[in-house]
Amino acid sequence: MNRAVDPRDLQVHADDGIAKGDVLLEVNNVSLRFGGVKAITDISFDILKGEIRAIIGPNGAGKTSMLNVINGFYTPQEGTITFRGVERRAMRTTDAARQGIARTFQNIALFKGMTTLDNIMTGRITLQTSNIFSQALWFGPAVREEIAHRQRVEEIIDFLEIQHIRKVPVGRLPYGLQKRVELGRALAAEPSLLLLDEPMAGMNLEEKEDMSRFILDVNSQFGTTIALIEHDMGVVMDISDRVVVLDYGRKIGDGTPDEVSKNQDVIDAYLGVPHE
Ligand SMILES: Nc1ncnc2c1ncn2[C@@H]1O[C@H](COP(=O)(O)OP(=O)(O)OP(=O)(O)O)[C@@H](O)[C@H]1O
Repeated sequence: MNRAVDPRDLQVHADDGIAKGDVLLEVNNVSLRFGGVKAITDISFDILKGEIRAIIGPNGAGKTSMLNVINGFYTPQEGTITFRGVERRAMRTTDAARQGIARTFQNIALFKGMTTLDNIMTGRITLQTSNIFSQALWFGPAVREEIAHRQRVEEIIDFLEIQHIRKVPVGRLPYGLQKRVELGRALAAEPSLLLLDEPMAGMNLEEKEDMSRFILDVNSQFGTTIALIEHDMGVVMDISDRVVVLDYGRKIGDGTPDEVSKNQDVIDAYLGVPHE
């Protein structure tokens, strides 16, 4: 594995003045409805700087909706999000990205006809400072910026061990590698908070082990705080520091993997015990 990359060089948002272990993001009494459907009801939890925080729960529990509130895609009817000490209710996803929140999706959302390299380059967009005119005219600063972006992307490619597919259109790659490219694109934005929506979905055991290792490496070497939705309980228990459990849009558990696995409400939810 190429470990010549200094992870500190890959982080612009990680050094955000918040100490490891302090609150990076707070979800405060958030409720979200779609017409008559209550996707999220009065949920509060926090994410600490430097931790891996899992969000789990049965199908339809509200996990993806929660990520969509955190990254500004949905505006909750009630409640707020506080990120790096700044409270907000409504925010555009592009602003969330600029502030250091990046995400991957449940269904891979890559440009299938573009190469691995170009897909990961698109993750740099929010960090670009030169405008379209100077880029088109190939002005010096724009050229230098382009070279710097390319260098960062190559470092991420080395880190994720995907040099051999850098020029391959992602549509031709096996599923597990596409997921890794999507992780690379999110990392290219150099986030302080990385949201992963089912990063292991559809993977075989070996691919899951690889992805788990990369998530742990991103967390420990880049200092990136991670919130992930995952259905594979083995993975959740292995890699997360704390777990928040949702069921029917409500929070039913919150704690270390050990604590939530002993929580009777959580056990009932997973066994499908009917609600009163
Ligand atoms: N855009 C939407 N319009 C209407 N209802 C929605 C929308 N998005 C989610 N819902 C509903 O909100 C509830 C929570 O959905 P959500 O996708 O957040 O759950 P989830 O825990 O991520 O589920 P899964 O594990 O199956 O992905 C479900 O009842 C779902 O049908």
